[in-house]
Amino acid sequence: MQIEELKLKNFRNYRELTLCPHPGVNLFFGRNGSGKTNLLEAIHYCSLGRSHRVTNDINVVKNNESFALSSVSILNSLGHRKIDVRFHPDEVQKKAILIDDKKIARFSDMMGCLCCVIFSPEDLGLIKEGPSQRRRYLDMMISQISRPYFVALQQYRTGMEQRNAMIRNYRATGTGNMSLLSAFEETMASPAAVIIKERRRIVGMLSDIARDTYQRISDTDEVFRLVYHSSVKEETNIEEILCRLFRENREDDIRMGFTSVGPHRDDLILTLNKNQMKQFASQGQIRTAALSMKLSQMKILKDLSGEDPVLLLDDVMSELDRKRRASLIGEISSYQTFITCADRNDVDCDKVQAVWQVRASDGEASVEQIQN
Ligand SMILES: Nc1ncnc2c1ncn2[C@@H]1O[C@H](COP(=O)(O)OP(=O)(O)OP(=O)(O)O)[C@@H](O)[C@H]1O
Repeated sequence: MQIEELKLKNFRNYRELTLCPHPGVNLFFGRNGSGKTNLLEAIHYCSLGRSHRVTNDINVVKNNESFALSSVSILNSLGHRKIDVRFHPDEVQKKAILIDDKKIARFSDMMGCLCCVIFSPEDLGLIKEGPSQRRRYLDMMISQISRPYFVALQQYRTGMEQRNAMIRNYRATGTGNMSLLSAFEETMASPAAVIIKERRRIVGMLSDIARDTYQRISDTDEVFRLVYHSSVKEETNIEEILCRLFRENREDDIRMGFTSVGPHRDDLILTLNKNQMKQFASQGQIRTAALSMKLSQMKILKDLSGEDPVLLLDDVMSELDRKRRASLIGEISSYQTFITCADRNDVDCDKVQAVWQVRASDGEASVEQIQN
């Protein structure tokens, strides 16, 4: 899969941009705040219909403008496709996603059209922060290859919101309809089982690939492992077990005001040489582990979808030593890649097929291809 053209209108500090990237490695360099990350964000917007760094889309609309548009033309094994994502803050239906100029009805219809993986400085949080970042990582990865998973996530969230509303109401009033609560729990259990089974399967694959990738990038024999830690330990009858857990935890949940068991509380345990990374790992080890997770995600997406995902690397090179940088470039050379950095000398330009300079003047960004 490759992006043949990226077009932006009023997206962040881009008034208008048309860019035809190289199918290999593209390097974008420019001063801090010039608009490099905004480009990667725009690509991500066309992949998952949302920004990788903000939850409120209003931020992507250029200041004092009424809408933002990010559009990509892609080539995959099925041929050419165009994906447009428009955001109009003042319209009733604020976001419109069009595939080949036809508006899609559901977000799930865009999943997998443009598969991309982004690695940005915030991704160190995959190792350092709490479980929600790791669950998000799994959810974004699996949603790109499995529509049933994406749908199960939405159904589970809706069911949980209804259950949470009911238990809060119970807490406030001291009374509630138990058979209705039980019905909500049953509707949550089925998508929850889909989520748990699929996460287990993917993490099993991920752990082996990430261990090897870590060793290649770091040139060490340190053993990096990922294990899915779920509130359901059993391999079978997950649905029934979850219904039982929801029931058994009702009293506690009513007291706390939220649902305390289920896949929304699960985690990925990350270890290096059997030590929990969060407590023991150095900065360099954390960076290498997070990168290995993202590169393994690329491989899994490729193996399961049959398409090469597009790789977006935001500002990673300057933090890696020379050897790790070279290994990283070796790992990514088969993918269409967008790398951003402040100093073009951070990347060995022999390995880069197109070099682009990003400049901003009077708050407006522009991109120019320069001689490699
Ligand atoms: N909605 C918006 N409208 C106009 N300009 C915006 C908007 N959102 C962000 N910007 C501008 O975009 C610039 C930041 O762009 P970006 O995050 O892509 O920088 P960068 O080149 O990646 O920088 P760094 O090297 O520091 O990471 C800032 O100058 C900011 O003011």
